[in-house]
This record gives sequence, C-alpha cells and structure tokens, in this order.
Amino acid sequence: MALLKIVNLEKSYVNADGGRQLILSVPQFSLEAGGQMAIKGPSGCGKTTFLHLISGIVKPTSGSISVGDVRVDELGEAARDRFRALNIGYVFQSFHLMRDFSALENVELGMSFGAKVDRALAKSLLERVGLGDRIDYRASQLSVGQQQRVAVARALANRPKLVLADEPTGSLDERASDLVVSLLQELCRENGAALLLVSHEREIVDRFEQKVDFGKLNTALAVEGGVES
Ligand SMILES: Nc1ncnc2c1ncn2[C@@H]1O[C@H](COP(=O)(O)OP(=O)(O)OP(=O)(O)O)[C@@H](O)[C@H]1O
Repeated sequence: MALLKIVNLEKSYVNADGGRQLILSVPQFSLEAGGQMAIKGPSGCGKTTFLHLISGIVKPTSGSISVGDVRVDELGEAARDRFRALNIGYVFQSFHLMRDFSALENVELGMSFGAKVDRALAKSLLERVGLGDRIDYRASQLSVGQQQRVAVARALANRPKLVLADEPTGSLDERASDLVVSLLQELCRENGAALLLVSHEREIVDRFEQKVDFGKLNTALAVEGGVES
C-alpha cells in the first residue's frame, strides 16, 4: 500500500520580473509503506523543493500530496507543522543540530515538537548509531560524521512513518557517508519507516534498489530548459 502518493504536483515561484516560474511538476509519484527509494539529480533540479513539499514546509501551487490518509496539501501552515512533527523525520545535509545542546538533548528536541519526550528511546537511538559514549557531548564537540549520526537518531525519535533525507552525506567523507546511509537504511527498516533520500552522488543512490532520476520525474525541467542528469 502506498504511504506517499502524489498526483499532478506543481510548484511555481514569482520571479524577479513579477512573472511566475514553474520549477516543479511531478504528475505521479508513490512510495509504499516501509519502502526505501533514492532520488538522484543535479543541483537545482528541484530535489529539496520536492522534499519540502512532501513534508509540508512549503505549500504546493496545485496537486495533491497524501501521506497515509492525510492530504498534506490541504492543511494550513500550523497543521502542516504539527503533521511534520508527528509523522516525518528529516535529515539535512548540514545536520541543523543545536550546537550548544548535548547529543541527547538534540535527539530529545526532535521529540518535544511531537507526542512526548522519551529519554530511554533517545538514549537507545544514540546507542544504535554508535554514540552511546557521546550522549552528553555538545554537538560542537562532535566530529562532522558523529553530528550527522545524531541527526539520524533525531530523525527517528518521533517514530515517523516517513524519513526524508536531503543530501545527508554531502558534508561527509566516504567512510562516514557509508556509515550514515547504512544506519539510515537499517534504522528505517527496524522501525517500519519509509525512507526517501535525495543525493547527487551515484555511489549513494546505487545502494538503493528503488531509484528515480528527478531530471525525468520533474517535467517542469523540460519546460524551463533545465538540466538533465
Ligand atoms: N523560494 C524560492 N523562490 C524562488 N525560486 C526558488 C525558491 N526556492 C527554490 N527555488 C528555485 O527552485 C529550483 C530548485 O531548487 P532546489 O533547492 O529544490 O534544487 P535542488 O535540486 O535541491 O538543488 P541543490 O542540490 O543545489 O540543493 C532552483 O532553480 C531554485 O532557484
């Protein structure tokens, strides 16, 4: 059964001369519950916008986005924020951790916008990503790879149905990248969460059985003369 279903999704922005520019047009897209998929594509092809639309950070110009039985596109801003806090885990390229908060506090922060803070779960997630001995270190005292592992733990903290990862290995060397992607895949599998990861790195995308070229998925690129990957 599809967890994520998208039909005729479009996003346009007003450009500098006041006209509208269509930057994303995805006729059909779906991801099954617990499924794992990588989206590849070059810089500027709309990958981040796609994840922002799915998570409700940005509202579409038209079209429908269903996550489970919720129509994300029909929710107001506050409801989308609440929906995201309860249902979506997000991993960013640049982590978005609170530098002066400990690893544990950062994971708990991922819970505080959702249902409730569960310290035992936060600790077990940090142990699961290999940071059991670093839970009281501030984010600023952790290596770049360790910070991204905290971000992975935080993304699973609210027991999401769907984890979105936006270039999660962009700041990491090869060894740390491998570890972060493996942890994301394993933790999502263990928790029954679906995983949608975007990356421009072929080695990362090739680790997924399901992969999509966003240059082909986003038909606005052809209209706007955009890049092909
Ligand atoms: N708020 C906005 N206003 C106007 N244009 C925007 C806005 N946000 C994104 N865009 C445009 O949408 C296009 C897609 O941007 P997006 O960040 O989704 O691409 P991307 O594939 O994630 O790129 P990258 O890999 O470099 O992050 C770009 O041309 C960008 O300039």
